[in-house]
Amino acid sequence: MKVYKFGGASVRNADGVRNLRKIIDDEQNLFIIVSAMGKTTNALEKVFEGLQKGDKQLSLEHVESLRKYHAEIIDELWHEPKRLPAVDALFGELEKVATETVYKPGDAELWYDTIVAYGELVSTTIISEYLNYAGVSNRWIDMRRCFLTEQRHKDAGVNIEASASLLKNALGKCVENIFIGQGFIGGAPDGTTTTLGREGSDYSAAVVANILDAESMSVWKDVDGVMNADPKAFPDAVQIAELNYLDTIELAYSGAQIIHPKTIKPLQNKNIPLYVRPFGDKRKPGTVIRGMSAPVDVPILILKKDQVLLTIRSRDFSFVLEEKFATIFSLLERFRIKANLIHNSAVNLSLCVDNSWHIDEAIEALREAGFDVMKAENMELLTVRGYTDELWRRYARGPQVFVRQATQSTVRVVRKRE
Ligand SMILES: Nc1ncnc2c1ncn2[C@@H]1O[C@H](COP(=O)(O)OP(=O)(O)O)[C@@H](O)[C@H]1O
Ligand SMILES: N[C@@H](CC(=O)OP(=O)(O)O)C(=O)O
Repeated sequence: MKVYKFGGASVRNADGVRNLRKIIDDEQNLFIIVSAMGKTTNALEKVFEGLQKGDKQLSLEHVESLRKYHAEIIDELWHEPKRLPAVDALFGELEKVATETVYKPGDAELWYDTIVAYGELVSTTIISEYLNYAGVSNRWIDMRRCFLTEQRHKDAGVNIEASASLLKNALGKCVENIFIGQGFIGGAPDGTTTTLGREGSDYSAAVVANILDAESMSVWKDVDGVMNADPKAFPDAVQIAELNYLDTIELAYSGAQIIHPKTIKPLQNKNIPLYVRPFGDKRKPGTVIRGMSAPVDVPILILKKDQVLLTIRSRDFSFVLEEKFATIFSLLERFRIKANLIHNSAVNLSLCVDNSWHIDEAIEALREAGFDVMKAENMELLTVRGYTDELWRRYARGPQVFVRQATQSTVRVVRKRE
């Protein structure tokens, strides 16, 4: 079995779906994980926002534009006005959840997950039906029933052991050998829908590959492979032919959007190679990621956007040492704030964290626990691995740099967004 993953950018329109069909060609024994089409997840976040604010109009506006966007893709794929009853039913359910739910703020994350999951439910339904229509016999798999996750919403981890029998049982009942499953979603022990963290479909594919002992996993992307920097931010970026798991984890953890950070572990555990391949041209080799690789001989630049810098000081000016660290980090954990860079002096602890819903609540809790907290917004975290003097001069200096950390090979700076 091989696992293929197609992200939202690849299947954002009818041409993308037709290209997916071309990539499959006449291959057999495939498990295909698909994300929501285009920017659907962002639009579904707006649907949720409407529910959260009690603004039905906002929710309905976004449900309607999503219905239209998907209907146009369907019409173009079938070359005629076409209704898919399964897609209509999903939009009906979504509209009902968005407008009839009795919303309580304590359940925010449950309803967030319930709503955003429709992106992947709809995309996989369309693609599965289209592939059957285009001669690729396949089976739609409901990942909410095959991935048992933690009882935690918005960023759930998959219980791989428990999911293995669920997934294998589901596949064992099928005559087809091509399967289409949703990325990004699973089901909690209480039966509710969970999501695995934004951009988590790479992780879904890796868990499937692990469970099925896949010979390889390929993620089809809108770039030629893994580059030494995001080509959108650094136009001189060059492709890297091969990487090892360890370097890739470092890269993903530092914020390289190309691979979700949770993806590598399930693959590394079973020694499954990961290919990052260009969606636009199947003949190009892409990048291979596996246990061993040639050393990377170019500097790597990783930009993590949408960061906030928190500077925490104990109000009585006592040193911020171990026991204070414990208080601070357990509060951050409670509010699910991820620290991407930690820098401390005698009385200050600076943390560069992902911007999130809960930052202000966490700051409030820190203040109640006796700390002064300063918050600097609109920051970004730049990591340069294998820096040169020239790169140091260009990126590690200047008034926009708030924090800088360097080892012999890597420098990380928190800087004000340009
Ligand atoms: N080191 C990198 N190499 C290649 N692409 C990168 C890198 N860092 C960030 N990117 C960005 O990642 C994007 C692909 O990832 P993503 O949009 O999440 O794909 P998908 O939606 O298909 O999962 C590229 O368009 C590119 O802008
Ligand atoms: N649709 C989800 C999950 C995902 O992984 O998407 P993509 O593969 O397009 O990054 C999101 O946008 O977060």
